[in-house]
Amino acid sequence: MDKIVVKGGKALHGEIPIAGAKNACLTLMPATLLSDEPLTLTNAPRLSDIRTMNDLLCSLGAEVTTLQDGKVLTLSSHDLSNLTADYEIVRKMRASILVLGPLLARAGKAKVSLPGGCAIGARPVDLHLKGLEALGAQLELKDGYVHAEAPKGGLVGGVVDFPFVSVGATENLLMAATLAKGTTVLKNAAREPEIVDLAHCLRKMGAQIEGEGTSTIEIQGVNALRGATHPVVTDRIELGTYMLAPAITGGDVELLGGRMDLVAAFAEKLDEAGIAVEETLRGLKVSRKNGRIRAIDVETAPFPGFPTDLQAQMMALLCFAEGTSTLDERIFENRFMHAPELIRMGAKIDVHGGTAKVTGVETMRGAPVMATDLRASVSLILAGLAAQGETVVSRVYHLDRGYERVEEKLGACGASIERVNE
Ligand SMILES: CC(=O)N[C@H]1[C@@H](OP(=O)(O)OP(=O)(O)OC[C@H]2O[C@@H](n3ccc(=O)[nH]c3=O)[C@H](O)[C@@H]2O)O[C@H](CO)[C@@H](O)[C@@H]1O
Ligand SMILES: C=C(OP(=O)(O)O)C(=O)O
Repeated sequence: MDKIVVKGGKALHGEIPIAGAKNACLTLMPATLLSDEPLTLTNAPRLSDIRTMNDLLCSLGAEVTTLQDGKVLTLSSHDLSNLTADYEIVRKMRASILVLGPLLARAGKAKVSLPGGCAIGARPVDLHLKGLEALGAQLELKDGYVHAEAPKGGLVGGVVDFPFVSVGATENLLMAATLAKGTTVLKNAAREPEIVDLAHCLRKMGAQIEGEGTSTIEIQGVNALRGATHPVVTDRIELGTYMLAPAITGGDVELLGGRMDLVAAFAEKLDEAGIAVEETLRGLKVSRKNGRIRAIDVETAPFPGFPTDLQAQMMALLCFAEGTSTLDERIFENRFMHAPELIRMGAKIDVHGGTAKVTGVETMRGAPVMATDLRASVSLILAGLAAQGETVVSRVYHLDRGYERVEEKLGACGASIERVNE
């Protein structure tokens, strides 16, 4: 199994190109199921999650062609030969549930395995299901699968008022509503850039959508969607992660393709912590202001708030801050598994429920540590870059779900980092 070995203590200088967003690509890919014409996605990230979605779509009868080493995907769902998303694929990735809305909208029927919980929380899909019921779907949970059927004549528009913000449920409903008869209104919808990107792509395919990026989205159903070509939006989580690299090691790094509007709340917190973020012609440039990192308080929230997907990485930075920081995790109930691993490296962290208190230390020491989920893994790499000595991160298959060529990108800026196979 692969491990990542980091030798810490080097300030990073250079540039890092930011890839297309995993979480946008994972919702754009199932949008192919809505049309019998091809959908081409450019700027796709090269990640194991994308390959899993590829396998899932192919299992339903779609054809996926990859060009430019996986950066361009052409997806064609002319014939849907199978309407069952099998447990063996769905269990690998929760985003698999995103095929449910499109299958139901286009084929009128679907059977999708329930994704189940995962390391960061229970993550039920009740909002997805209730929303689809509001569009007329009949649902039954049997043998671990959602058996779904649209009414005769297809889904019908309706009002879906989400009790709290869900990115995935908003995406599933947005896709389903494009082919439903009449108007659908999604209230308390998620406002994440990935939702906006999905709406832009669906509009190119002929969908009628208004309000994406706000908490009310209105969709006027159409009879059919056509093919389109769409570039995947920049990955704001990969961006934020690499913004933390020079912040934690010192030095300065330019993040190519980075956009301030994608990471505004995060950049604001970096500023408070003593990290400078500057907009350049090619992206964002990050460097440490004078002196030590300052302690700050962070609370995760749906966009435009501070992203939960950057909480673990921010914790790695705050391990080195002067004073005590508080991190409140408000989205997932169990997203501090990186804390015990950081403690192995010398961090001072107390976790109580959804709150972590991090008291900064001047130095940490490398150690063997274990990745428990995607963002936890990269937080350990960040800590390793600033720690003295060697950090060996195992179970890096979590990392490969969301970061392409991490060793190459950080290595190009002077980090001592390599992947070893033992
Ligand atoms: C592939 C993808 O895009 N993943 C992202 C997406 O996940 P995902 O779409 O799964 O996250 P949600 O926004 O749906 O989850 C938010 C909260 O709502 C709960 N919930 C959600 C749906 C539901 O039917 N019932 C329910 O209780 C979840 O357990 C969680 O506590 O948004 C999360 C929140 O920004 C990110 O961390 C993930 O990286
Ligand atoms: C939690 C994440 O992904 P997923 O929703 O696919 O598990 C993430 O990207 O940090």
